[in-house]
Amino acid sequence: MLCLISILSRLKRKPYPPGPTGLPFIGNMQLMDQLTHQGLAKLARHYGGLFHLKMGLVHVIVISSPDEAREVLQVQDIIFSNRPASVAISYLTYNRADLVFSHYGPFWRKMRKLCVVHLFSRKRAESWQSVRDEVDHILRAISDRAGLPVNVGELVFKLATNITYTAAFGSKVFKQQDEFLSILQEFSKLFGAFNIADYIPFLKWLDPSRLNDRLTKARFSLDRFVDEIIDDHMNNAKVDKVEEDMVDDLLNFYSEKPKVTDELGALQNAIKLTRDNIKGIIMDIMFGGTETIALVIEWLMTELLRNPEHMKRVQEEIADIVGLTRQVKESDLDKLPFFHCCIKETLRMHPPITLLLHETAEDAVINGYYIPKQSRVIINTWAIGRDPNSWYDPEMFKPTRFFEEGVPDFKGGDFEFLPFGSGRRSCPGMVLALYTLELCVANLLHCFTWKLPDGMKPHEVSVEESFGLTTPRASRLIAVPSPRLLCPIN
Ligand code: HEM
Repeated sequence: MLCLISILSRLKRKPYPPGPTGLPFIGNMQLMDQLTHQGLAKLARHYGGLFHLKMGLVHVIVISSPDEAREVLQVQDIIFSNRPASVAISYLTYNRADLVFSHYGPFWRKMRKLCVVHLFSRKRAESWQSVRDEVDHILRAISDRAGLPVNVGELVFKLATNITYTAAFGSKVFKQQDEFLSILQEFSKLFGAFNIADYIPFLKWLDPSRLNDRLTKARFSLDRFVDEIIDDHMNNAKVDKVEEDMVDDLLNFYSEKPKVTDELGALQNAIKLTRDNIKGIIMDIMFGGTETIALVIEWLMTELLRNPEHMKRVQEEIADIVGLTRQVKESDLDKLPFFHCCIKETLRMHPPITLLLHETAEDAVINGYYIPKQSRVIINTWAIGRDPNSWYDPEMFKPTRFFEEGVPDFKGGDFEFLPFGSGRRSCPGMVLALYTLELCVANLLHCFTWKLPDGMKPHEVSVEESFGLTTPRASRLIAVPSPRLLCPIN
């Protein structure tokens, strides 16, 4: 009888979106290596802006066009705002105790408010002496290597890590940074590791991909590291508010702290964080805020070195506003329209997070197709940013397109351009990220003239990408700086 009901309901149900035919039981798992932004973009050319894959027992829905992205991120966003989490992610985020991987709901709402209002505001960013200090530090380091080839990718990665690390933990624990970086690297490998149990969940107890030991060790290392920092911050509360880092801020909401009655009290008493929440948010910031910023800077420098006329124009624009006798300050940033076009064009062609990962909270229907509850939904922002129906010459770096009227922007509800996502799960760190990357990159461009090494021609600069959770260049960018200012870097 049950069998009959199941067959009848299947017959009544709308069809799944189009997609490649799967094999019994494993479905489309033979296409596993196509789950990159480029592989999925290729499949979308064949199956359309909305297609379906079955990976083991898991339904995967891939969105590659603005109309379907609007459906998922705006029209039916409440259904599509959960996050999928692999076995590794669930374990390493203390069972989704963080913001990035928490499901949509009351807990997520509180965490999000805390991040947007307290941790990631522009006011907070501007008070981050660490951004200015680290920019100065890196400019001095480049100055010392003037005339010699510099590994731009490595340099900006270090810059972004130093900024985020100091903002999170304060400068006092800087000496332990290498230990923390190696913990992050292991986390990153485990986040990306293939685990058959993610697709055939009932195999989980067998640990078929032999990851459990590594997961336990990685989480133990993080616990030891962050617990020490939390205890240290609790025992040495800062008197001066300006010196407070993110851990100080988060500790105001720590559940083991007594209730407070001052003006912040209402929010503090409403949001109570456990140690696991604090660790989870710290990991979100370190992962969300480091590589993303570094990648955008490296890709922007890549595109400008490939297009010397744009490099010249942006440097002249900055020099006209700032002059050649000082570095760029925060107050200069709003006066640089072409510079902002270059940043937008880089985000269009090279969004650091190419695949947004969501999950359905219940059954849904899009364009007459059935999307089952708990489907993984992948929104390919890379494919959308290069869609020829939305962008002319999509493969060309043309910053001036953003001067044209009606061109999509990433800050509004334009679904043709989604480097920070859109809607409920969009990036809460956008303001902070833009502030940091604008200040860094404007100074790199203003303080130095950049040339290619060994007589390399602009068109020879590689734009090959490597694949992972983010999309870095396949090889690091090398360039030769020489001083441009009429004064020394201070
Ligand atoms: C250029 C830099 C950055 C880019 C391009 C970027 C992009 C994104 C994208 C595409 C998402 C996912 C949107 C979705 O799933 O629909 C996201 C989420 C998130 N980002 Fe960023 N991000 C950047 C920097 C930052 C920074 C600096 C922080 C924090 C300091 C941050 C914190 C987060 C968090 C916590 C989330 C999860 C939000 C949620 O699930 O509710 N990001 N970001």
